[in-house]
Amino acid sequence: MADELKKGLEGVLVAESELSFIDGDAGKLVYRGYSIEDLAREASFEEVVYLLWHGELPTRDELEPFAQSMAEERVVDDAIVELAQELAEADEEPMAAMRTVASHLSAYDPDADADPTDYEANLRKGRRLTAKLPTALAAFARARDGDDPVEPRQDLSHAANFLYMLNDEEPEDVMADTFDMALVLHADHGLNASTFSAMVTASTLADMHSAVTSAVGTLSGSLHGGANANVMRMLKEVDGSDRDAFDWIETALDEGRRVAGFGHRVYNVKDPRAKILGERSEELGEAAGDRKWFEMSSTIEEYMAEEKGLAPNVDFYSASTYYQMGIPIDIYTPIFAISRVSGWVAHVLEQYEDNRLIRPRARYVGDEDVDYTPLDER
Ligand SMILES: CC(=O)SCCNC(=O)CCNC(=O)[C@H](O)C(C)(C)COP(=O)(O)OP(=O)(O)OC[C@H]1O[C@@H](n2cnc3c(N)ncnc32)[C@H](O)[C@@H]1OP(=O)(O)O
Ligand SMILES: O=C([O-])CC(=O)C(=O)O
Repeated sequence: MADELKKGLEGVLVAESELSFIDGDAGKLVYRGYSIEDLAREASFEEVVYLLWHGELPTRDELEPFAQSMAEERVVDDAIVELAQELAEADEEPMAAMRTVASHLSAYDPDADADPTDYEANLRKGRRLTAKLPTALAAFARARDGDDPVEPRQDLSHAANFLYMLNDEEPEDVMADTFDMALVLHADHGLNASTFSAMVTASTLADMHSAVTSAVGTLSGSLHGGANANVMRMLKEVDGSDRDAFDWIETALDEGRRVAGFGHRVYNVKDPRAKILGERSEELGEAAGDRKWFEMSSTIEEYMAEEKGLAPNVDFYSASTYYQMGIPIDIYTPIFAISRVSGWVAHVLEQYEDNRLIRPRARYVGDEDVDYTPLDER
């Protein structure tokens, strides 16, 4: 048993968590017992962050000061805005820029010198990271277009304020609601790779900023959060080709392509988040009088189910949702990060509360008993 190899740690239990539960056969996701459908429909991102960090949904008296304390932390030091602008000027990849910013935020965090396991200090650090990363992301995205940063506003929700900072325009309610829902849907998901990465880092008693920086790097890959931007690039490729979606996907699979937005390590059926986002993507298309992206996505979904037995994951329908909101494709994954940071923080808090160094091992398959040859004789 001890020598059984579990490549990719599939199915391996490594921790106990009260944060989220996934039933991969039933297509069910809950945060602290609440179904994702109820939370997506009813709760704001701020309520969900409170739920993840404090264990219960807030009362109105608890939510108001919590949301206000997050809003107050939206402002970033000038040096962070300058860093975002510098990275934009250097044509840095958006997720690489986010990783650098996440790390650099510790230089301006008043709790940076606290003991890494200090619970209250970690809640404050988590709140600052969650509040400030969107500000830096918006400044970065705007700087690439030569636009000045937009100061955050405290009178807007977390979701509405991000869209306001991105576009220098207050979003319509439907856009703010859609974005809020997307943030809720992406907030946590068990021990996904980026969360696990944050936990591994925290398990060495490294600090919150180190854990979140590790997580941002891990989320960036195309097998994880990076897939959402690739989905939209694929849909644009289909749209720009002379083939319809059916022909296109047939050829792509014949060529052995891995189709972004499909398959999942835990779900064997459609990801419940994809169901919710698919509906929203369709509604946005209908409202704009253009069902093209939704219809293309549905055709690909049907083909993948029939031919490969694979269902869409969260990244598949977030792509066309964000596209129809006018969001630049290459910040889809950073947007995932500005939501998931809340889950990373929650898991890091859990990790510190019951810490043990995470250190698996590899089966050694290298050479043995090799005679050492001095350098000059090799
Ligand atoms: C938020 C998230 O992170 S959700 C996931 C986002 N990632 C993506 O959408 C990228 C595309 N999907 C994938 O690459 C995979 O499904 C993963 C990485 C998500 C899951 O990977 P794993 O659990 O390790 O499954 P694995 O990669 O072993 O795939 C199993 C089989 O399904 C096939 N498969 C899995 N996903 C896909 C896909 N998207 N397109 C084509 N074939 C696929 C594999 O080729 C493999 O087939 P084989 O056994 O004949 O070789
Ligand atoms: O759980 C996973 O492996 C990937 C995922 O869907 C997420 O992180 O939201």
